[in-house]
Amino acid sequence: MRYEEIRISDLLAKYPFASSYFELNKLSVSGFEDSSFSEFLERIPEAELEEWAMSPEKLIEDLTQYIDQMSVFLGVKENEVNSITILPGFNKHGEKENFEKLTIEKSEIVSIVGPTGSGKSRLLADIEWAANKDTPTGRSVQINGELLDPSKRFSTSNKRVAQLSQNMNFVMDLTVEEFLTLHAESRMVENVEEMISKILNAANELAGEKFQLSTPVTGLSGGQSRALMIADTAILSKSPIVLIDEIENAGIDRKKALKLLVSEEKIVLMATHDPSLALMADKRVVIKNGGIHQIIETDQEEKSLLVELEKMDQVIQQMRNRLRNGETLTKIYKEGEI
Ligand SMILES: Nc1ncnc2c1ncn2[C@@H]1O[C@H](COP(=O)(O)OP(=O)(O)OP(=O)(O)O)[C@@H](O)[C@H]1O
Repeated sequence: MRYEEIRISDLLAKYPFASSYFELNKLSVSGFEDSSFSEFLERIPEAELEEWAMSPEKLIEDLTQYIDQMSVFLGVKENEVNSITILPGFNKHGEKENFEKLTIEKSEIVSIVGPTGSGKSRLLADIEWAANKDTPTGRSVQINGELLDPSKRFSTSNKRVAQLSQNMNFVMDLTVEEFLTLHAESRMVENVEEMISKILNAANELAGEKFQLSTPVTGLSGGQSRALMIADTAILSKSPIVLIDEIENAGIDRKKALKLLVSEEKIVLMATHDPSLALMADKRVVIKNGGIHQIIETDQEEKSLLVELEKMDQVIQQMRNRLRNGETLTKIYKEGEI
């Protein structure tokens, strides 16, 4: 339903802040509560519209934008994304991609694998921009089964996607508490303190070394800052889609990180070279020469390998710790201690 077709009284009941739009534009709608905004505009004499240099079409467009942006800003209307659908484009040789349609639902994890330079990051970028045959791949990406109109694609208020990447450096001179408070306040969170401690706890669950609210964000290690950003994205950010470009070397508990993101009903896509992460996903997309070459569902048999992989990861982790402590590895490994 378009806003201009709803009865003004219903519109104000649902979006009370719309009254400030009417006031700002000196549109006196009182007495017209039973009419729609379109009907109200029809009754304004042409001469009056001309005098104020207003056009009904522009007023309707502005009202729509105002309500949409305010709704997202206030969190009234979540950027509800229940699914994304990728439609094929072309690989680097100009050949059509080898799939018909890939739909990813809420709470699903999809991994993206393929050789270096094959186009994993490109796929993430196509999703970020909701490509519409206008990127090097020619793919289209639908949100909830539909292509987005350009105003929604490029709107900065509409944070559909959160990006987590390998290089996340803070340049701000703030403590963890100040950083989280700023973010929570900008999200109009009611109980800021409770939210902050929830994020800190979750981040400390993910990070190897614990940190405090009083730690300056510039003083966090690479792993700690990624843990903080992941917890913040999962708990506070309203972005329904999370794109991760390789978190393997991030020094955080990646399994817990993924669980946290998925428990908050996000759609998670991650480019990875790591077998454990690839198997944690429900599906994996194999990229070759810039195109989607194959889509594989992770079956139970493959998932059961995770246990083995975890044991191997532990061996490597123990070796890493011993190295850090200045020990040599040969003897211990040969004697089967690890
Ligand atoms: N279908 C395509 N058509 C044309 N160019 C493409 C296509 N897919 C990817 N590319 C281009 O190929 C280059 C390498 O792609 P990308 O950076 O996505 O690789 P990657 O798999 O993420 O690599 P790495 O594992 O090293 O991070 C980029 O410049 C990208 O824009």
